Amino acid sequence: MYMKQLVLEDGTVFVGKGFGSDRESFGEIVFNTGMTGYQEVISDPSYCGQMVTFTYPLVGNYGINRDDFETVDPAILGVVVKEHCKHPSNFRNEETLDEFLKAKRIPGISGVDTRKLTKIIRKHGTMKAMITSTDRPVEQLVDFMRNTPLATDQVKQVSTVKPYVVPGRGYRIVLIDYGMKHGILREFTKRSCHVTVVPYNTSAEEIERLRPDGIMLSNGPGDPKDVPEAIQTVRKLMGHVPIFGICLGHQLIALASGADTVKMKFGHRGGNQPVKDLRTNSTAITSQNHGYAVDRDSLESTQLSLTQISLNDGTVEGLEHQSVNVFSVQYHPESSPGPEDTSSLFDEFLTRITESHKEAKEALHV
Ligand SMILES: NC(=O)CC[C@H](N)C(=O)O
Repeated sequence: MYMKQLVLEDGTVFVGKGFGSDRESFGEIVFNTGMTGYQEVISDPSYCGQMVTFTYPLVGNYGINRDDFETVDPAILGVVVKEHCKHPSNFRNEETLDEFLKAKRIPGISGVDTRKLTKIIRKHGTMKAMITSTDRPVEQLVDFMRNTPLATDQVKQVSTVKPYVVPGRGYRIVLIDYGMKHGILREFTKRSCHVTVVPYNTSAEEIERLRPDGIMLSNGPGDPKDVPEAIQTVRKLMGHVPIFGICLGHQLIALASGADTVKMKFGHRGGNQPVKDLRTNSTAITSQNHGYAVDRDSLESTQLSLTQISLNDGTVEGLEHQSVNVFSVQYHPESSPGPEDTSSLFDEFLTRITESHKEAKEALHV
């Protein structure tokens, strides 16, 4: 065991014990409020460019298993915990969190007062941070952080480079991969869909040549405004076949429709986020991971209707287009990790496809 430090941009220092990789790391620090699901969080590509602190104090107690990955190669920059478990106990356990983080070159730091750290992030907003060995002078690190901008090319870093197919006998779905969680793919294969996963920068023409029944816009890391080419493509695709957007995909639909997005102070991350559906007056507990949100006021001048809101802060959680078959949610209906209250949204998407086929047929007979 060796000492490490977590240094925040404002000069706050937490000294802790090193685990995982001994690599130095620089990125944005965010907190996740889930009580379980650290494996899915660590492997969620939307954390590209970020390090995560868990508000739940014990992490690693059920180890790492082969089933719960959201991507093969995690892009997270660091893991900050109060206590990490060295001797996991679970029938699915295959390796310890420490072994996994070492293998994937992800630095970890334990022994941190994560309650204090979270309070600082809540008060000041998400910040730049570094995980490093203790022998580097803090002033030098703070100086480096102040003068170094955060990355803006995360979608490019995590999107697939080439298209690939996951075959099925049902509807043909084109899934645009901005940093897709495998959970989304699992929801479509469960429903027998034929899924073609394409890179984030695939043109609208290429996507239409695949003759999809529906188009899925995935989650992904970073600021949605960092991928202007994706916004253009979504705009071109709207109005043809049904489109469903999740998280970054939802934000891209908003921008393509003329709404705006804003950076939140500290975001929503965790499997315990309440969302109210304004159409049914019902509440779902959702899984979330986002630091940007669609600006509620900007919806007025668009054709988007607000369908769902966060019960924590009233921010936009769901949208529906008034004239074309497009809908989206800011949260994760694929859960992974978190509650499965909203997985029926994938069924709603397939129902929309069935209905759009019926309408097209009827139009032919008129
Ligand atoms: N999980 C996501 O798709 C996150 C979307 C976006 N990167 C945000 O932080 O708001």
